[in-house]
Amino acid sequence: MNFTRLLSTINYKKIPPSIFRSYSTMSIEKKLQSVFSKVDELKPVFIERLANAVAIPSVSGDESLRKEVFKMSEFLVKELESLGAYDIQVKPLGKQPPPVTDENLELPPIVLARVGKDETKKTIMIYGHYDVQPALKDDGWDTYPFKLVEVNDKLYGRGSTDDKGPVIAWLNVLQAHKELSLELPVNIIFCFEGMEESGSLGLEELVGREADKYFKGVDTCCISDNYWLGTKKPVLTYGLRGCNYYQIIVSGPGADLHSGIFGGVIHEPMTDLIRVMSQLVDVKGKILIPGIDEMVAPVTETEEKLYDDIEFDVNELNAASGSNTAIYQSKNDILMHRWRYPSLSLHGIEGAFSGGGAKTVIPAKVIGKFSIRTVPDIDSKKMDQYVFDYVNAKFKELGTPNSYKVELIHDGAYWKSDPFNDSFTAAKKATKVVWGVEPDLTREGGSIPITLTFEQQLKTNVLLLPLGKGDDGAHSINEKIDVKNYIEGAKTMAAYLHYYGEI
Ligand SMILES: NCC(=O)N[C@@H](Cc1c[nH]cn1)C(=O)O
Ligand SMILES: [Zn+2]
Ligand SMILES: [Zn+2]
Repeated sequence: MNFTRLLSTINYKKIPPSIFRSYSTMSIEKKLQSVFSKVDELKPVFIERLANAVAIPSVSGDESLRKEVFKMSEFLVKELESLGAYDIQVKPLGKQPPPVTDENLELPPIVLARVGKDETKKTIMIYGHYDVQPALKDDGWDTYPFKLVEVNDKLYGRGSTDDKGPVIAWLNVLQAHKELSLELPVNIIFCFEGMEESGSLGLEELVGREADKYFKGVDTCCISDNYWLGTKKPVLTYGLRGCNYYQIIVSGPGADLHSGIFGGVIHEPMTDLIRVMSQLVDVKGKILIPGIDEMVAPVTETEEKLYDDIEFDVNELNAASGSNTAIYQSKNDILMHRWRYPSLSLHGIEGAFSGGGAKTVIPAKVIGKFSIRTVPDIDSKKMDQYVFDYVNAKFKELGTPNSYKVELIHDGAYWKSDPFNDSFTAAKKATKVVWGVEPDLTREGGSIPITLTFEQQLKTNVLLLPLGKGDDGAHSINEKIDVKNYIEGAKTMAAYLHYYGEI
């Protein structure tokens, strides 16, 4: 049966109030038992819902796919409506600021929605993103990236773990409660964005505008948009690195040229670019731009001890990267370099020849992309200036007549909080009840640019509650989420809501 039709056949208003009364005397554990059974029963429906979401190639970084990102926002609105959310607002964010190719390109909207309106209950703001990283079958995927495929209890597809799986899992939690006629223990405000993978453009301003309006009364925020550290043990996360993304544009010749005619007789833009890009970071990951390392907060003794209790080793890193290419072998070194030191990665060169075969071209204009993951206490604006000064100095040293420009495409702040508050307590209980173990407390090497803004603007704390495993391959080829993580993850989310509601 078509999923949307299936939902529309359930008339929630017709449920007799006596059902709600019978639940009201039940213990949380009993209620959760019913929720967990319902989640298990609905597994095929939940997988179909994720398949429908993955089928929309909502790649925010590809301007030609912007309409698909909009389509994804419409998909979410329909799902939310059918699951009983109200006050659904689709907030436009205006045009995408430069650098952008189409200067009339509209930013995808923020989708806001509420579930529950009980002043005696706490309110949780749940954030997620509905855009995804680019993906092409030719990148090396085994299957078409925008078709969810189940193989060996794993669901493959772009966005399956980052972040459509978790976003859809929250919707699944709503459906399980609806079908049980079980009231949610908290009020929920959903905030779904479509530009997270491209720097969350426009969201910070919206959060500022809505802090005392739509978001008024939020007690805590929960984000499911990161991963377990390894593959065996669930984690809760209290820190993220920030991310400043830059580009270097180099151009010279009026058009792409024949290397047999012009090779050796003109300054080539790509030679200049590669020369400069190769001086940003060394092969051991050391950032070569002066001033950045000096801003990093020193390691304290208390922090050093935190790593001892965490389950992780170099084999997990090798397994997740599909290689034996680790720079560091010890757990502490690996975790520190992922969580608390900055890193600089080179991502690509727009305009460079990248097809098969042997095209003898000299590209006329190339754009090098790189980013720096930031950590406490790096001052983002100071770091930008260090980057610009360094890149400009390196170009000067080349003495090239080609034109060059270095600029920031987007930035997002790092975030670190205290994992000992009511929200973490509820999530620890939820993890224990679903997975049978206490979660490790981790930081994350990736970034979720809006996290610090939520904390500051809504004057509340944020919990990161990841569903997927460390080997899910987010941003990579063959991204997946294990069926178990998707389903037990929804249970963990539900249990978290119930435990938080009772604190
Ligand atoms: N799941 C979070 C995530 O993947 N975040 C992105 C955010 C980002 C920042 N700049 C571009 N994307 C990440 O790369 O960490
Ligand atoms: Zn994400
Ligand atoms: Zn991502």
